[in-house]
Amino acid sequence: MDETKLEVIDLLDSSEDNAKKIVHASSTQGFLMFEGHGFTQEEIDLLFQFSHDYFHLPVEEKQKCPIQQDNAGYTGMGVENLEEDDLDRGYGDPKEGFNFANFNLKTGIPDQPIPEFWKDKMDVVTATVLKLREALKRSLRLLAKGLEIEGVDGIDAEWFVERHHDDHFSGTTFRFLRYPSPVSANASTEEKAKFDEVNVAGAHTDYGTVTLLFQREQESGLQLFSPLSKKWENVPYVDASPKYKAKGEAAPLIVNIADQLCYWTNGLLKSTIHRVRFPKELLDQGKDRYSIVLFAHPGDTTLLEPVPSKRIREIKGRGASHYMDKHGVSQTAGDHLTKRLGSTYGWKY
Ligand SMILES: O=C(O)CCC(=O)C(=O)O
Ligand SMILES: [Fe+2]
Repeated sequence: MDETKLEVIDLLDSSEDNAKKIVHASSTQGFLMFEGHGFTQEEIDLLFQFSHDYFHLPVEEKQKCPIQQDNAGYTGMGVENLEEDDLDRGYGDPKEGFNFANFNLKTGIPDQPIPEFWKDKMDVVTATVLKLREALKRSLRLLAKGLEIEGVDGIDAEWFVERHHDDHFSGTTFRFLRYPSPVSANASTEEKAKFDEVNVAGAHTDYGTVTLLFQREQESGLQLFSPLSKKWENVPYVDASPKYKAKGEAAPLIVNIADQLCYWTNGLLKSTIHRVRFPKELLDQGKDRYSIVLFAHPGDTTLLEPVPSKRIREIKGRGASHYMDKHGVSQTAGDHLTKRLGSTYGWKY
């Protein structure tokens, strides 16, 4: 298994060079990292502490706010199947999650039943969502610049941001995930080796525009199917650069481009397939893996029409252009999400 070097993009650098760099990384690996996100290690540690404590509640307590068709709530072990090549296999991934969704994006407050556990922690949740949205907006501006999206007078750096406006209702989801260790610390080496090749999150692409993820050191496991090497590669843990370390910032965020941005750009930006394999370090210690993820989505009514850019127009017969040619209309971000969630959870609409 190779370990890829992923490009680290500084979100506070709005130069043209950096805009080209983010487009290059997004159109080759589709996986990258962001620094300049502004999160300290203490803030991230607190989120993981909450996650640990929440998932260690009795299952009956967690089941009090089960996942609904609006994608908000608790998903128990084995409920969700992400393996796109085997959606009918009849069992889900060995993980559990809690989703915050239906956000008022101005305040960061989710409209959903809030479990007792989270009630006094919602300030932290909303502040995190707002801060991740700031990082998202900075990255969307860089992407618009790098793609040279055409506005009335020159490049329209706000093109994607306007379609992710705070006033819009969107499928944006903030998710806590726990992958329990499949073996205990004192299991035999042979027993542990059985889990070397097992996916704990099946191979899939994400449904939104951009996914921002916190993964802790020693808790790797996320793997991408590299569009460059055509091989599965580990997403490494990368320490903060000296510049950002000096500012007290934690390690870079892990980022992947998701379906709607791929679609919107006629496939130029890559919605790269990824999965989770339980990491050996954790298996040896019988410890659980945790991740915390923001799945960013455009407003539900946003039309996924081809992005107005020379570079995108030159790509014919793919993504949004292909859909337009076939159906005569563009689909909305909301319709796209509904279809994808339906197949993941077996929901019928
Ligand atoms: O847990 C992770 O690191 C990734 C999870 C993931 O890809 C997903 O839930 O879409
Ligand atoms: Fe994913």
